Amino acid sequence: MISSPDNIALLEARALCFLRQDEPVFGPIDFALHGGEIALVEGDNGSGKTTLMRVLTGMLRPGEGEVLLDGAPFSLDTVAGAVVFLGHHLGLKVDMTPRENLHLAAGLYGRRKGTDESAVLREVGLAGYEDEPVRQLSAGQKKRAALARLLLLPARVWLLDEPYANLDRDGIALVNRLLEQHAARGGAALVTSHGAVSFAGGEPRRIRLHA
Ligand SMILES: Nc1ncnc2c1ncn2[C@@H]1O[C@H](COP(=O)(O)OP(=O)(O)OP(=O)(O)O)[C@@H](O)[C@H]1O
Repeated sequence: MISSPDNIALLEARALCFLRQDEPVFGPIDFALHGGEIALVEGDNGSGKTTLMRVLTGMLRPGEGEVLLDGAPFSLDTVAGAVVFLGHHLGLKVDMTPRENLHLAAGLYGRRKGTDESAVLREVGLAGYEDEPVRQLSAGQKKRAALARLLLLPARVWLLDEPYANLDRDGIALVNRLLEQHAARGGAALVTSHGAVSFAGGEPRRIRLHA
């Protein structure tokens, strides 16, 4: 179990705001996400959910405010191993297999103790597809291959942008199960979704963005 002193959030936003041509896309917003917490980012189309995720991964620079990771100011160096992002673009190399994609990611960011590529691919339901080129997988199978990365890498913070898209009923249950396991291990996750989300652990926290 990964632990952090109780009072220090794994991920914290203070008066965070993103501006495009001097107009706020979202914010200012404040939140603190501690180990064991899952929060849902809610808002209408265009309210800035994906933009918030991109700011939190360092792909976009905040207009105002700050982001803290484990209590320290966020930088591209600290975010690399500590945060894993699953976005609309799944970040898979389509000419490589799921196993090769995972191997590449683990080479960059390390592996969670006690697991390996075969085990996580089995866990996401891709047994038998480990060595097929990603371009030959269905949309849902590609999504599962991207979810396997969450299980393999040791990152404590998961940022999941519409993780349920393209998944069947089993896949949706899989995402919820992975989130519950991650929270039980002391990880934290921020999730955007337009669909209904349910966790055995009860109602997730909600962070609302307004268009
Ligand atoms: N690359 C871009 N250039 C200019 N404007 C952009 C760009 N990307 C997004 N926007 C605008 O920023 C605003 C927020 O977009 P964003 O994708 O963050 O919303 P969202 O809440 O994730 O929406 P959805 O629910 O439709 O996925 C929208 O008004 C959008 O038009």
